[in-house]
Amino acid sequence: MGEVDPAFIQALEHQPKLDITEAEGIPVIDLSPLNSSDTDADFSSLVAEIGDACKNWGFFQVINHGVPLKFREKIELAARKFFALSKEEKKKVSRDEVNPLGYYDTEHTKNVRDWKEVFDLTLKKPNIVPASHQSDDKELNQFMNQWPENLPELKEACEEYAEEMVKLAYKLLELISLSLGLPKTRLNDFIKDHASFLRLNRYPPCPAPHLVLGVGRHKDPIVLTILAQDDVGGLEVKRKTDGEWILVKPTPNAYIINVGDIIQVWSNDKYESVEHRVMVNSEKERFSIPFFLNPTSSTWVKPMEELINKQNLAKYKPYNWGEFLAKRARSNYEKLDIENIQISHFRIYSRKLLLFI
Ligand SMILES: O=C(O)CCC(=O)C(=O)O
Ligand SMILES: [Fe+2]
Repeated sequence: MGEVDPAFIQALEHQPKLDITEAEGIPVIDLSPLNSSDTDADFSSLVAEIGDACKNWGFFQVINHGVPLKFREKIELAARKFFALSKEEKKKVSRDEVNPLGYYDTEHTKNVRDWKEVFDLTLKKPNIVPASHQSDDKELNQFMNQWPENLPELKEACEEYAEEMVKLAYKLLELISLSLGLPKTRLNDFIKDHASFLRLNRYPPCPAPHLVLGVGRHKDPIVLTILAQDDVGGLEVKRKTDGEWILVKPTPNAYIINVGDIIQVWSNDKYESVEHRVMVNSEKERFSIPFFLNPTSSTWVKPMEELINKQNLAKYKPYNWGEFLAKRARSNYEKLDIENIQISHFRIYSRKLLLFI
């Protein structure tokens, strides 16, 4: 074993098993019915498939999704070129305490350092968010994209790719809305002025892959994630049925979709956001590109009224997305002694339940 800084070492119970067997994988859903020019096409079986995948797994892959391969190839190449720049060049576009966008190689998940380097950008310009999570604090911050001077193709590749991600995100959100028994465009209003993020990840080879994680176990706090992974593999999902970590086998040109915490809240826990993490390995670097669909910053996130009734009371108090994000951005920046903000902080525990605690 080579030397690894103790900041990266996971507690024993979270260390990955490198020899995991590939059991039943996450569902693979064919989106080709959406490409049909027949306006009367019946999507009901596709909607049912999406609903089952969201309910039983919280994760699925999509194929025939309509995103032209050339955009993915272009951004993958640009990402490789970016991470191959010298540390000095990359540090010129580093994120800092105020602006969470740009290059970063010291992210902590659950207060353990991740074995990765990232480049983050926002799709919204300008992206104005509350400076703090306190509702009475009216100060605003602007998240600013930073681009490396010597790699002009990175900006173009990211912007073109992001546009494709937004188109796919709308299709997925509409299918999810229908699967919840809501009108097709019911959720679209919340993302009208969405402040989504795109991230480039590089996981370098690691001398001690059995002790560290590329990203520690976590759930994504956003609406949904559309992830492109390369052919190396390493993403693991916690299977709902038995809590086992399942490897998401790379499928060429597929996208991995996961339900984020906001869909969990909107659906009042019908669809749960599922824990996932990333293993690294000693030989190969791995690249991935998640697109995080965020709602509009001013959105109050709460269970959908149509899904709430006396038998199914709201399980969450409303929370403001912009304030949530402001708090998250700060707590992701440094190692803290407490866990960063989570939807569980807004959970309503019924009185009945409290009586028995
Ligand atoms: O790299 C991956 O496969 C997943 C990354 C991830 O979960 C994240 O960035 O939130
Ligand atoms: Fe994630």
